[in-house]
Amino acid sequence: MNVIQCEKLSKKFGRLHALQDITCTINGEKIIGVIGRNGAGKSTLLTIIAGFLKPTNGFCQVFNENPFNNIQTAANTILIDNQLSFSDYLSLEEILKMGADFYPNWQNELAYRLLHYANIDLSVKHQQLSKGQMATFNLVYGLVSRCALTILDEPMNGMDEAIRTDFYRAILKEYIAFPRTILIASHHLQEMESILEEILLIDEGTVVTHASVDGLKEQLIALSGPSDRMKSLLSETNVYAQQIVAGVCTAIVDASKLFITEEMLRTKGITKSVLTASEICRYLTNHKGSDIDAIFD
Ligand SMILES: Nc1ncnc2c1ncn2[C@@H]1O[C@H](COP(=O)(O)OP(=O)(O)OP(=O)(O)O)[C@@H](O)[C@H]1O
Repeated sequence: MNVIQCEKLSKKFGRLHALQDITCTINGEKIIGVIGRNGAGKSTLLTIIAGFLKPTNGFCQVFNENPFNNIQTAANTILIDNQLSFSDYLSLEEILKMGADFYPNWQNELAYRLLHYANIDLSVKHQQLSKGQMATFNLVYGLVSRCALTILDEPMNGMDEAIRTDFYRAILKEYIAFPRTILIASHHLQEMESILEEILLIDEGTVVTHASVDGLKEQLIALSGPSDRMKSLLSETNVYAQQIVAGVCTAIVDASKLFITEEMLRTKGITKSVLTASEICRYLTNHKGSDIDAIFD
């Protein structure tokens, strides 16, 4: 059974196309990074998957059901985002107790241990927490609910670097202890790359690529060599960025369109290097003409 299946999914807000013809399938227990520039449509997609927003067109199924306002899928799905709020009258301890009453797999002991580690006092109210503490509490809430589909939209927003590092480990450990499908939308791809199995890259409301992290890293490569020898090579493929300094050309290119062996590259004096997933996502979503320096010229 697919966990998520979207086909030609679109969402319009007035005249703005937030999502256009999104088609993707997610199955199995894995951690997937939902990556994209600001305004790409990540939160809109995750909110539709969580059942809180109705698509304008197309089809979205979660556990083989339409998730919109569906109590069945809601019991197996949790969305943690910065809109998450709790009653002004409840302490964190009482909020956890309510979570335990609602979610069948809830881990209260683990919540206590994680929040104690993060120095969060359980007697305070949710709205009394600092931005980073609130993000930490919300993430803990999402993790200990152990929902089969756990959706984390910018879960580390406001957390300091040390706590972010700790909580990437907490996500991974919790996933290993209780495997589930975890979607994480984040701008901190470099930091969380090591815990991801797949990346769903979104740009301007469409899917640019959905691949394993290793598969993504094979899509673009960096080549560097004498510019006269690089010229014919670059004409065979898509070039995402190019720079020539003192006769040496360095270019970021689409590896799938290059039919040349490492040996042939070596004989031409061209070196190949791999990019990080974060760099590749940046190049794949770099819009033509986007050069901040041009603003000041
Ligand atoms: N409720 C809404 N009403 C009108 N426009 C909206 C609404 N929600 C989102 N949008 C628009 O839809 C587009 C996609 O927004 P969305 O929040 O999904 O992007 P995002 O990828 O999550 O961005 P970010 O990384 O900045 O959080 C944006 O242009 C945004 O302005």
